[in-house]
Amino acid sequence: MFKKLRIKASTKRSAIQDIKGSAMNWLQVKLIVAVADVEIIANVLEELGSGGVQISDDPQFDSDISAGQEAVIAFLPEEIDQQDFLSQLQQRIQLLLTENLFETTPRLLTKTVSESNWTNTWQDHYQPVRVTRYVTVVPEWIDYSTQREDEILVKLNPGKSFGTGMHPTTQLAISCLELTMRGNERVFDVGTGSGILSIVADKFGAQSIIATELDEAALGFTQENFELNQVEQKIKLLAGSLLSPIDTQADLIVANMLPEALIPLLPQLDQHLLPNGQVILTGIIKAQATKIKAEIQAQGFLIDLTLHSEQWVCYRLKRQSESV
Ligand SMILES: C[S@@+](CC[C@H](N)C(=O)[O-])C[C@H]1O[C@@H](n2cnc3c(N)ncnc32)[C@H](O)[C@@H]1O
Repeated sequence: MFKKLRIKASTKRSAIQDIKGSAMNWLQVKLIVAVADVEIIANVLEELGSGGVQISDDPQFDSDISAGQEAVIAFLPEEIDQQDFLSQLQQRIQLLLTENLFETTPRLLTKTVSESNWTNTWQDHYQPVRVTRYVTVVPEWIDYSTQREDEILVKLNPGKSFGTGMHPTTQLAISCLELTMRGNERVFDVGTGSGILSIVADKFGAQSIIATELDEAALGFTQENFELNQVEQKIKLLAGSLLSPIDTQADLIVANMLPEALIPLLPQLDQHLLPNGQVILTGIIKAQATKIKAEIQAQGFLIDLTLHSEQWVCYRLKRQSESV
C-alpha cells in the first residue's frame, strides 16, 4: 500500500512524453529504511533526479518491509544512465552514514518494472498545489484558472531538476519569500533546480534575479520553466557552484540545498549581500540544525526567523552587525 507519493520531476521531458504515451520499462530503485530515515532518503533520491517517489509502509502489502520500516521507491526510465544514478546514490548514502544521519543502514533493492502499474498514479497525484496563501503551483499540462483574484500561479514542467513545489523545503522557502519580500529586491537563488523560487521571487516583485545551478543537465528545464511563466527576461540563469558565478550583491539570497552545499555557501554570503541584506536557507533536516546554526553564527549572521515543516527547518538570516 502506498501511503503517499511525493511528486518529483521525472528525469527528462522525453520521459514525460513516454509516461503520457507509449509503454516502457523502468528500473525500480527501492530503499528499505527506518521510518525516521524516510524523509532524508526520499530527498536524496529526488536530488539525484529520480522520478515520482513512492513510500510504501505496510508490511501486509510489501513483503520487503517489516515493522518499523518503510520503503522509499523511485523509478528510473531506460534512457537515463541508471548505473551512474545508482553509484551516485550509493556514494550519498555512504556519506550520510559516515555523518551518522541514519537510524539504520538503508537496504537497496532494484528490479525492472513495466510502467503501467505506477504512471497513472504518478500523474494523478501531480496536481495543482496551493503552497501558501498566494502561491499555487500548477503542472504545465493541467488546465487551471485562478480561483481568487490575488492567486499567483507558478506553472512547472517536471524535468531533471528538483523543485515541483511539493517538497516541504521548497514550500518553506516559498513561505519565507512571501513573509520577507516587499518588492524591488535584487535576489540571488542558489541551486535553482526547476527555477521555482526564482519564479516566485519574480511574482513577489523582485527587481532582478540571478539563479545559479550546479547541475548543467537541469538548466534546459529551468529555462523552459522561466519561459512558461514568461519571466525569462527578468531572470539570469548561470551554471556553476553556489555564488561563485556572481560578482555582484543582492538584497536577498535564497538557497534550498542540503547542508553539504549550505555549509560552503555560508562564507560566500557576506561579500554577496548588500547592507541590510537577508538570506533564506532551507534544506536543513532537524538533526543537522544545531551544526548549521553554529556555522551561521561563526560567519557573522543571526537567525531572525525560523520555520518548520515535517523534519525540515528554514532559517532567515541577517548580519549580526545589522541586528538593531
Ligand atoms: C533541493 S534542490 C532545490 C531546488 C529548488 N530551489 C527548490 O527549492 O525546490 C537543490 C538544488 O541545488 C543544486 N545544487 C546542489 N549543490 C549546488 C551547488 N554547489 N551550487 C549550485 N547548485 C547546487 C541541485 O542540483 C538542486 O537543483
